[in-house]
Amino acid sequence: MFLRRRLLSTAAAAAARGPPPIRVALTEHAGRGVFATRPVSAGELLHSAQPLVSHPSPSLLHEVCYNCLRRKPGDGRASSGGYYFCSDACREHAKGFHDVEKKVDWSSFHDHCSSRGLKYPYMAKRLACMVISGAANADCLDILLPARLHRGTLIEMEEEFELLESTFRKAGFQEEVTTFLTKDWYINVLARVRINAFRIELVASSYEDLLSSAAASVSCDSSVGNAVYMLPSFYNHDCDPNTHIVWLENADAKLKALRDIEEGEELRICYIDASMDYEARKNILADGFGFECYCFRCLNRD
Ligand SMILES: C[S@@+](CC[C@H](N)C(=O)[O-])C[C@H]1O[C@@H](n2cnc3c(N)ncnc32)[C@H](O)[C@@H]1O
Repeated sequence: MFLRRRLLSTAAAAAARGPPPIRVALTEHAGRGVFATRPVSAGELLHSAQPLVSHPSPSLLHEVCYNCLRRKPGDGRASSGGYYFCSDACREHAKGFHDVEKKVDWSSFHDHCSSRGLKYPYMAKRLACMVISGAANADCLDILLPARLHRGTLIEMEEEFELLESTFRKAGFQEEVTTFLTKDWYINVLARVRINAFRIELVASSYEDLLSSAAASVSCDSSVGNAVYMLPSFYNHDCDPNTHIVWLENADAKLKALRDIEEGEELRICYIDASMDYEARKNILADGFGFECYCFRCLNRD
């Protein structure tokens, strides 16, 4: 009787919550965007999202969970040894791509990336391993908007691709399992990662997290890694946003309303530091994201 009542109240609560109050539709000036399907209150959680692909910051490879980017408990000092998994579930989830990774000698690829301070090729490497293991489709990022790439960037990407491809070849992977791994695939992935990857900074949820964050900020490593998501990638930018994206203890993203929002209003997040002046914001959005912002603040040169 008690169990039945509890099940009924759980179902009622789920029904009351309903599906996330959002829909993706075309905007007037900025391609697709996300819109509220009902009034939303300030502070309300709109929805959560799990990464399509993620990777720890190269300097924190052994300090955060290799799967979900949760910080390893401890004093934040570097450790040696293998990758850290925060739970059996994360170890199990990562098994496919990690088993593929373990068959390959990554030293040249990692040296190439670390000597140039590159972080996004690690995500292409992980996605390639996920595809080989069957955990992802090769075209899973195709729906996202790609960045426009300059000639110089394309040449650098071709170099990275050749290194990635030869790394797999040297490890003896059969061509059948790597047919997707072409120059076009690599460039398409990187073009999407560049514009859609989020830099993940965790909100300290415990005293231990707070200590890790403090240690990280001393070593200038406040980001635990990068991740690309599906729905969050459809949110457009505003220099005075009504929505923000937060990460509590791992790479699962939470989209929250910053103020009361009306039904039909577009939900926008801020891609950059909104405290910068108009010129600085304009330059960063043009150079980093390739667009001229049409938000109210920018239109008024505020
Ligand atoms: C992460 S995507 C957002 C979703 C995108 N509109 C789509 O159709 O997939 C970022 C891109 O959206 C467009 N965009 C986002 N915010 C904008 C804004 N405030 N003004 C103009 N274009 C914007 C730009 O083309 C930018 O490169």
